[in-house]
Amino acid sequence: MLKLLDLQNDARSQAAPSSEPIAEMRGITKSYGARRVLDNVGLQLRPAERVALIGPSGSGKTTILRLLIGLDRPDAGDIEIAGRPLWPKGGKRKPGDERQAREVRQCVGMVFQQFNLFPHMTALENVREPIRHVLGEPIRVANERAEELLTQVGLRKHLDQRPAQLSGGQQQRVAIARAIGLRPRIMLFDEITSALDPEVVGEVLQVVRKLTDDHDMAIMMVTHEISFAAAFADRILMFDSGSIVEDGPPQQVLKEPAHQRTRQFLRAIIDREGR
Ligand SMILES: Nc1ncnc2c1ncn2[C@@H]1O[C@H](COP(=O)(O)OP(=O)(O)OP(=O)(O)O)[C@@H](O)[C@H]1O
Repeated sequence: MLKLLDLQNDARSQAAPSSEPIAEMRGITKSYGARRVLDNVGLQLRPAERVALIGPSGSGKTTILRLLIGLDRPDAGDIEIAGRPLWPKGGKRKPGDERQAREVRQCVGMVFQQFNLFPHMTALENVREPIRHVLGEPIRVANERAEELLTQVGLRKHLDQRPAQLSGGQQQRVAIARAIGLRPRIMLFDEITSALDPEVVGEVLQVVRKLTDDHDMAIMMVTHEISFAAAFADRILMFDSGSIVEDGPPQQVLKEPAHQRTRQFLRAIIDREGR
């Protein structure tokens, strides 16, 4: 359907289809008050797989990421990360449950639309301190790793600057370096370019591409950058009203969508972007 997309998906060693999922959701239902936001959603993410979540505003994409990192709890259904339940199953809470949940969540990192950096810390400290305090690395090791990551995202000259001294694109690059510094097995990106000026969107997406190529991890990304999703993702999930209505490789979902709502959604993007 799309002429807007030149579906150039780089050759990359992709997840073996037979590998065990690194994350799995089954029968997930979630409501906020009377509003049902997700309705019996199931999905799997395989190691090193890159999945883009697209769909209209309010269709439940961010809620999926929040559930996967344990910021929200589903009303019904199961979530497993690396083969372990994110939430202990039913019944009374047992000693050790919290520790298990913490350990499971440590497999997952997330970058948000708003960069959420600590304003009183420098770029280096923002990346270094979680490595020290979450991973328990000595300061020398944490410092080295933080410097290396900030160099990889092009901020070698900005190590000692605080967030207020950095542009939005630079702050987001610090946030990406910080999340990757914790060596998650799964990275979640939630509309990480939406708060940025259009001219720096490309540079931030390039950083995502480079860092995720260098650090082996599975990725789930909510994005409105459809061309980027087409080039970056192995698989695209289209959400509509709390359900997944398409699930397939970019070629299939973007060029031959099965669902009328997907065609409308993509058409609206083409019209908006004037392509
Ligand atoms: N904490 C909350 N309390 C109440 N309603 C919420 C909460 N979080 C999300 N919602 C509602 O749930 C619905 C789905 O939200 P969600 O953020 O998952 O959608 P989305 O597909 O990511 O949308 P967008 O593309 O606009 O970010 C929306 O109607 C939203 O208003």
